[in-house]
This record gives sequence, structure tokens and C-alpha cells, in this order.
Amino acid sequence: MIELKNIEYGYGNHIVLKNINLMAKKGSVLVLLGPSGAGKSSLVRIMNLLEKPKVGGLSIAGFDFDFTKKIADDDIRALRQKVGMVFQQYHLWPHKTVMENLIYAPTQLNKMAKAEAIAQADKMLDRLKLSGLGNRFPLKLSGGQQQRVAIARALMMSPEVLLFDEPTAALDPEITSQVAEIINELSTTGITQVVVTHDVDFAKKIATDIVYLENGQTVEVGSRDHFDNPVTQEFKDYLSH
Ligand SMILES: Nc1ncnc2c1ncn2[C@@H]1O[C@H](COP(=O)(O)OP(=O)(O)OP(=O)(O)O)[C@@H](O)[C@H]1O
Repeated sequence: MIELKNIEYGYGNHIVLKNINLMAKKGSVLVLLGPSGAGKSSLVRIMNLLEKPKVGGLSIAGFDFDFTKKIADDDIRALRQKVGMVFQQYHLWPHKTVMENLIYAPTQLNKMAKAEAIAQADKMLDRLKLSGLGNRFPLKLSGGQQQRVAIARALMMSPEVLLFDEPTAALDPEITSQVAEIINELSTTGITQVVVTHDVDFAKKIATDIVYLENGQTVEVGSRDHFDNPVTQEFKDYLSH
């Protein structure tokens, strides 16, 4: 479960999120939609404390943060073990092999034995249809393969929440459908997912719930039924473009 309470956020004097109140149920796939600059990335980055507002609160994966108080580095580290993040540009370590990318966090942060981490990584590579690629370097893989490695790496930490910031922006439609299948499969395992995307077709394949943002404010919030029955003129206009 994720809850954001009265979030306000800005860069310097530039306010980019205003009075945000949101919830995502366990196992849901909450898709954040909105025009460029609406604040979608800022919002998802707040959920694993890559951005820290000064106002509001966040409950996520069993943690409660009050942004009016100082947040300890240990709490941030603990949070990131339970809340994984996948980015448009994959953010894999280019000089580590796929296997090394996968086992780094479990062995270094969780002190998992290397043999156990490798066994778990092999299973993860199978699950994400990446078998046999463990010894390759990320830049020798296709974009779709790199994105699946990024998802596999996040899953190695057994996260309760996975956050995706434009995960398919660099991928072609067929590969985008594969990522949608992975997200849908993960949702059946109880992982809560939040996905920022510009791609409405992709959003329709995965969303259980939607939030439509404009100018840093939530304009339309609800179940996936809102794709067929949008309420606000703003969301209707967005869907028809
Ligand atoms: N690091 C930063 N420093 C200053 N301003 C920023 C920074 N990151 C984002 N902004 C500004 O915050 C606002 C919201 O940006 P954000 O990236 O959250 O929107 P977005 O909806 O994800 O946009 P896009 O769809 O284009 O990625 C924009 O006006 C943007 O210019």
C-alpha cells in the first residue's frame, strides 16, 4: 500500500506539485498520466525519496515518512530495499556483466552469500526470458533486453513496490507489450506498481488505477474505467489527442 498525504514540492521557488493526496492498494498498478512537465516524474521519485518534499507525508512498504522532519540516511537505504525503481534509460552498470548487475545489491547490501545470489539471479533471468545472457555486458544487449535486466535487478531485492519512470519510452511497440506482460504478471504476485508513461495504449494494458496530472495537481483519479468514462474535460482532451 502507498499513501501520499498533502505533498507539496518544488525546485527552488518553482512549485511543481501542489496538495497531492493519493493512494495505491497492494497489488495495484497505478499509472500516472499527464502532459510534459505535469510533475509525474517528480511524484514517482518522491516515492523512493530521490526527491524529498518539505511538506506532506508518505506511507510506503511499511514505512511512514513525515516530510516536515529530517529523514535519516538509514531509513532511506532501508526504504530502497523494499521500493525498487526502473528508469527509461535502464541505469545499468555498463562495466559489470548482467549477472554482476543482478547480484551486486543482494550481496553488498543484504549480505546474501554469492552462490545463493547467483542461483536466485539465474531464476530471475529465466523468469524474464534472459537465460544465457548473464555473462554479457549491458551495452551489448538490445534496449528491451536491458530494460528486462533492469526489472530483474530490481526484483532481486524482493521489493514490495516497484516504481517505473517512462519504462518504455525508448522501446518499440512489440517490446513495450512484453514489458506490459511482465508488469501484469508481477501484479498477480502482490507487488504494488506505479508507472509513469506517455503511452496511453501501454497504460490501458496495465492500469488498475489512474491518476491524471496537470500543472502539478491531480485532475482525475480513479479506476481504469476512467479510460472509457473520463470525467473531466482535461482528461477527455488528453485521451483524444
Ligand atoms: N531537477 C530539476 N530542477 C529544476 N526543475 C525541475 C527539475 N526536474 C523537474 N523540474 C521541473 O519540474 C516540473 C515537473 O517536471 P517532471 O519531470 O516531474 O514532469 P513530468 O510530468 O514527468 O514531465 P515529462 O513527461 O516531460 O517527463 C517541470 O516544470 C520541470 O521543468
